[in-house]
Amino acid sequence: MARTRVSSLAKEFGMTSKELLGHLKDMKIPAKSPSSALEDAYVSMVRKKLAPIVEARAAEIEAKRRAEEEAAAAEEAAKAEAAEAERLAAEARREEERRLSTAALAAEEAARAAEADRQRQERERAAAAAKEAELEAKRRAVPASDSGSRFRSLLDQIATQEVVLKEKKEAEEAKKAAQAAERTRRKNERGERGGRGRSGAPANQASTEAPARTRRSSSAPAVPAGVNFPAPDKAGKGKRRKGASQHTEEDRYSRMAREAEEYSRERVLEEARMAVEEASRESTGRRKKRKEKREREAAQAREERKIEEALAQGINPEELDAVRVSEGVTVAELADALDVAANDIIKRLFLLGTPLTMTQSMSNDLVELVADDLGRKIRIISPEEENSFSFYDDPSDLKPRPPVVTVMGHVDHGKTSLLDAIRHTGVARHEAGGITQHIGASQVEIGGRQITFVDTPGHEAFTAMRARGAKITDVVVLVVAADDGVMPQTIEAINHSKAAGVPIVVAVNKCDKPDANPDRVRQELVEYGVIPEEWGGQNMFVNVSAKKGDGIDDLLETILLQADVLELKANPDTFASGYIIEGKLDRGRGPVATVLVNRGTLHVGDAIVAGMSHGRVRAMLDQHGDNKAEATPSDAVEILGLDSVPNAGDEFRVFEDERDARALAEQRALKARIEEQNKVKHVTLETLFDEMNENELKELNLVVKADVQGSIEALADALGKMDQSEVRINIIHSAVGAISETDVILAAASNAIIVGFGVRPQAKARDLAERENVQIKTYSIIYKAIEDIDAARIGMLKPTEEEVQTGIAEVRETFRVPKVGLIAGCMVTEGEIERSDKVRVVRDGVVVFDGTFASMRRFKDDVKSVKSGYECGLGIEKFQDIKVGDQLEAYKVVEVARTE
Ligand SMILES: Nc1nc2c(ncn2[C@@H]2O[C@H](COP(=O)(O)OP(=O)(O)OP(=O)(O)O)[C@@H](O)[C@H]2O)c(=O)[nH]1
Repeated sequence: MARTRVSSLAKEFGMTSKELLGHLKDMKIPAKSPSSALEDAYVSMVRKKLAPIVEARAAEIEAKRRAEEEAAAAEEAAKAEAAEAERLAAEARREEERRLSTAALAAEEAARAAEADRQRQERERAAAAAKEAELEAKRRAVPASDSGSRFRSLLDQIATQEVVLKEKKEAEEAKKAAQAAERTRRKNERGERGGRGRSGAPANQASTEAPARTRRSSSAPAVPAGVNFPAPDKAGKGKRRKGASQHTEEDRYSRMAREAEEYSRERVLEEARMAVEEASRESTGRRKKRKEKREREAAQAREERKIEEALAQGINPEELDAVRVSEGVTVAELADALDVAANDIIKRLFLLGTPLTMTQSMSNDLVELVADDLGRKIRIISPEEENSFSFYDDPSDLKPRPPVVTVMGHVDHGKTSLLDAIRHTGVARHEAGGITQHIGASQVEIGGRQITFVDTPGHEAFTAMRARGAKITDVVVLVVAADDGVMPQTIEAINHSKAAGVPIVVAVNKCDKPDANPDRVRQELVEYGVIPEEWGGQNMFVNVSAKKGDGIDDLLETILLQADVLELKANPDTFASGYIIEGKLDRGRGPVATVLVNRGTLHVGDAIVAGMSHGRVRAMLDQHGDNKAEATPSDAVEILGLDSVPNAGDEFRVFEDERDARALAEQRALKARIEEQNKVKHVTLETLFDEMNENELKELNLVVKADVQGSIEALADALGKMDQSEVRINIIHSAVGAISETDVILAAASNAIIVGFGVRPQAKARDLAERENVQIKTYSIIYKAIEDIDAARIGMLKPTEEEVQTGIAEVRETFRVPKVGLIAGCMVTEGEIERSDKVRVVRDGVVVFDGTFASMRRFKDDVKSVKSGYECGLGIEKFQDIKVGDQLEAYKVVEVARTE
């Protein structure tokens, strides 16, 4: 894990960097500024210590956030409500307008329709009248017997028409005549006013003629009144009637329109009112519902995120809620993690028959038992897991990668031969004549696609790597000899593959042998859950002969098929990471490691950390010894440039900055040393009894800092030669450089002394050492340091007990005191005897009793001591046989430091 900056930790805790720095200072953790980086050990210490503060802070922040969220939600709801009301009002307005205009239009339309209707009725009436007149004319002009003849009818029509026209002409002539007569009459009247005789005749003529014509005209059969020649009275009447009815009609429509308008307005307003009421009534409930929905969604999103992260880290999501504890956790630490009283755990342990103290470490089994007993879920984190990285790639960055394959099988079933045959295939195709060298892995190409084979010496190594968190295999090729069938290691290999969740492709080998029986192998494997596809199972089987090279292509293609099913992908465009497959120390080239890249691209020159080793990739070689400039996911390459040899299964990772790589390697090394040291301290169920019976082993822990590595080695060498039978000397940490605060913290935690050669403590380290009572010894010459350490070692040896005589008293007489017993009347002849001293009764040079004083008196008073030359009365505990003349020797037992 990378170091964590103070600023980012402060951010995580929801506090300012300054505040966190204050806490760090209190906890004596060295950090100068927000950009200071903290090692993981400190980070977890800080997390643990600040947990209550952080939790309180988180709760505060959460409450604030919730309040803000609620306020925002309320505001949003109010806004939404206002907007809703506004929308409803606007809608109501629009609706009203629409309805009003619709009503007006409807009224207009209705008026138009009524007018049209009226006109239509008029027309109909006129037409009916015309028709009636026509029929009447026909009745008059044509004999009844002639009716029905079409031709006659036509003639009749024409005749009628002629009659009508003739009468019309006559009427006009009559009218003209009447008008002329009128004009004449008026002229005559004007003349009569001047001469009498001429004025009466024309007036009479006109008055007699006009009614006659009028009568005749009124009795005329075919002229429909009011149509072509409407009678003035009729027309006037009609006009009046029409005007009145029109007036009535207009009133009705406008009333209708007004009513429609009023109705629509009221209805729209009513609807709007109801909508607003409904909205306001529901708004509270809606707000609540919206809030609940938001909370539900947020909780679900949180849960999904958690599961996603867990899966990305390869953790079973079900274990997410489990309390995480490190392997080798102490009773106190477990109690802390589970938030229960340590006594509770101690009690349970006692009942389980394994009494442990607070500071003692617990085995995984015990931790699980206790957690189970408490009804709690627990997840024990291995040191590898603690140290491992978790990466998360965006799915869009993932690109297909070749499969990585491990060959497993029973001894002598042909694993090596098969790998050779496979390698030969690849070499023969692409680098004829090329020499394959052993780098722990090999890559072959078939049909333009690659496969990486990892050579593991057996399934134990495979599982050992897996146990260390190394996920290096995508597909297992299980080699089973066709003549031998399923054997014990075949079954083990199946179990290991299944435990790792890796699919198995079976290579039934040695099919060239006369007694080969590939079908029997298939049948036998069914029993172990490895079922051929052709029999409805999941496993692909290929018959091969590694010796003859038969079926190898088929096997490779089958592996690719299996890989296709797995859809293997990785992100190549990032810093490389992966696992060490093999590490060795090469005489000429130094530490060499074969790495399998499982993410990103590894380049020559990259700053890399592999387990506790670090360095820059100086060179990169493939299995043919050819230089490579880069290695992409699923590539296995040999790298040079590490400062030490890493272990198989170690994780490797590229850093942008070499200093980070070094820091992580050093941190891992330190952690490993502390773990190693803790292993001595930690007790397990198995070693508990032995430890209790063994004599206490003393240890002298040292932190050694020097100006050169040589001094450290010289000291380690000299210490190694010392007698360590009674005091074991542990160098718990050594490094080149000044004595730092970190060194002091480590020494304080491990009860160690700091020894410096040619280096001085930094000012802060000195202050801290003073506060923590950590001794810092600095030297310029090694032998002086060795002398001091030797002296300290001797000082730590168990001290011897020595007797120191304090005084002698002679018994001059004896007397019995009721209820007290025998008392010796004595004279102190030497030294000073004390009440707390031990006493030996010596008679004639022989010790007759050894014990303690029961009483010491001078006269009647109890006293604490009596000096030489004084008399006193002395009683001896559980001894009543004191005789006159006995010598009482008083002495003390004191512990004296050994000088060897
Ligand atoms: N006839 C025949 N013999 C084979 C075949 N494959 C391997 N052998 C022989 O079987 C023996 C064992 O082969 P290895 O490849 O060493 O087997 P292994 O499984 O690697 O053996 P260990 O490494 O000891 O576990 C050798 O003598 C091979 O020559 C094959 O396909 N046909």
